[in-house]
Amino acid sequence: MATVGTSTGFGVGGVKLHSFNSNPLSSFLGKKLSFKTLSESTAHKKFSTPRSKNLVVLASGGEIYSFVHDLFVGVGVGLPCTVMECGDIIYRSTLPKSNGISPTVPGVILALGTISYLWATPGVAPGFFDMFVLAFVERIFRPSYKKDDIVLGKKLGGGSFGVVYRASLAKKPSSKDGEIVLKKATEYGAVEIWMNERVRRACANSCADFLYGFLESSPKKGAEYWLIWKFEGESTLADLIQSKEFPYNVETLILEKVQDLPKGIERENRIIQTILRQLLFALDSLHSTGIVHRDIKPQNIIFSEDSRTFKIIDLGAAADLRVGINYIPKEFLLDPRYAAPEQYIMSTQTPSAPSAPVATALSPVLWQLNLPDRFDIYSAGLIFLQMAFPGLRNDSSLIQFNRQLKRCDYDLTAWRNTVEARAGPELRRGFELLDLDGGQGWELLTSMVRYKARQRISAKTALAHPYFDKEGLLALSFMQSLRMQLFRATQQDYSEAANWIIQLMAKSGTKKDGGFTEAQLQALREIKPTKKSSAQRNALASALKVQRKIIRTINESVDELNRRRKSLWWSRWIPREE
Ligand SMILES: Nc1ncnc2c1ncn2[C@@H]1O[C@H](COP(=O)(O)OP(=O)(O)OP(=O)(O)O)[C@@H](O)[C@H]1O
Repeated sequence: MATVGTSTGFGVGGVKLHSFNSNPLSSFLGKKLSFKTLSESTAHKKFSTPRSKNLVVLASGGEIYSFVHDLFVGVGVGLPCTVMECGDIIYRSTLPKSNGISPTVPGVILALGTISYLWATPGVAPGFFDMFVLAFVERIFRPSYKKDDIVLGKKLGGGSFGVVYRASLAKKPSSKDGEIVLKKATEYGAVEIWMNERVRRACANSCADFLYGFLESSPKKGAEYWLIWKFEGESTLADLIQSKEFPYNVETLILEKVQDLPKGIERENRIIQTILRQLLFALDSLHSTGIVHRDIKPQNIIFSEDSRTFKIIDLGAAADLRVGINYIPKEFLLDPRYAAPEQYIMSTQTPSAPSAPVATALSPVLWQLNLPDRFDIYSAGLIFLQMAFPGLRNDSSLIQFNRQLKRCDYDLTAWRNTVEARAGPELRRGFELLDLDGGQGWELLTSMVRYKARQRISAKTALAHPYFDKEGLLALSFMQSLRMQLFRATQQDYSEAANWIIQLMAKSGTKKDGGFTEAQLQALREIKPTKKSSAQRNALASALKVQRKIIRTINESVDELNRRRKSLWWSRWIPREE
């Protein structure tokens, strides 16, 4: 019996599909045709006929299919029968087993790669689930509020983008649950509602408890976004840090009682550790869901009296990198006291996301290219610094510090070298606190406050830093020292490491021993790339200038288009008061 079947196999996402047929169309159009033919006594004859004869009975669509199939087989796209599990269609026992799906090694690797990509920060897959499932389910079940449900209280703050009030719910005026904070915001309120809803679903404990947001229109004031949060507490970190009692005032808040321990830098260090850990924990949760806050400062960190932890507030300047909301760099307002030197969370060469689905699909790549979360880490580093040095807690001294740091090229060690020699007792005490336990605090601080975003530590890695391991023990365990070495090796700037090796070689090397002499090393350091001739350089510079201009024009046009499209975006999601 002649074997007349051909077999084709295509690997699709880790799955190899087999089709077995004498005529490709029969399997393509459906099993009906094949099995009907099989049951006929003429089946064998029919299947034994040459392919050209079979084509006679096919519809014209089949002819085209056959032609395309033959063409592909002819040019070698189809896999040869020899590598496939071919069998005889009459003697079914020789047919491949009906396990049409069999995993292949490259397929499994591809599938794992795809899954990793979809789950990588900021999370494409969780993003889709959040947007299309959780958001809708939440909308059905969560309580909603309207203007008449709210009784306004005293004003808590406000700027050009909105006013914040302490308020209560008309239905529960005297209960703790009824205490709320209301923000009446301008057009930026839409972004803030979006961010707060995202945060509430993804990491509720990191930020103030958001209750509801809606668009309220009145003939007098026009459209205003109303945002409601639970009232978390009276004090922000800015209030607490300004007190002479800091950090002991925070210890009392967290532990709910005054500790009967001698005051000193070790106890203070432990309290500062706790505050920093809570802040980094909140930041890590925000960053893991693809949100960068961009306005981290003590004024935006509130102490929640219920949970006795610090939480983040004011997401008005935040960017959601998962769907590309609000990351147009030129549009946001940063606080120069706490902003990282790069000012923008994304490279200005990155155009704003074309549309939510495309931005979502590209988000892991853009995140890795720009590491936008490190913007918040720099701000958190400055807060750490302020907690350690009382002299840097007011605005003017912080501004002065920023200027000094800029002069030192944002190198904290260089700054330390310039100020330590003539430091007063307060500054010395700060260094002493950070130098405890082998200088872990100082090391963590220097890995948070760095010029290049890429060299800054992430919130997750910072939480694993040995600084947070020590709970009352002075000596480092063997494992902690090991982790610290590993941490140092992975976090360092490798240009610094290269310099260090050169230094080391200079110290140990002599011509006699085969090492480098100081003079040779000096020559090595001074080797500069050869300069191109000036005509060549000018041409290259002009070409680069033109290229930059083209990119800028394209980006600006895309930004402009997106801005318009995005304004429609928001309105679909924000509830309006009837
Ligand atoms: N959930 C909350 N619980 C208690 N107090 C809050 C809460 N949210 C905000 N506040 C208080 O309201 C103040 C202003 O809030 P927020 O920073 O969100 O508004 P803002 O208009 O952006 O202010 P600013 O322009 O000063 O940053 C905060 O400093 C804080 O004291």
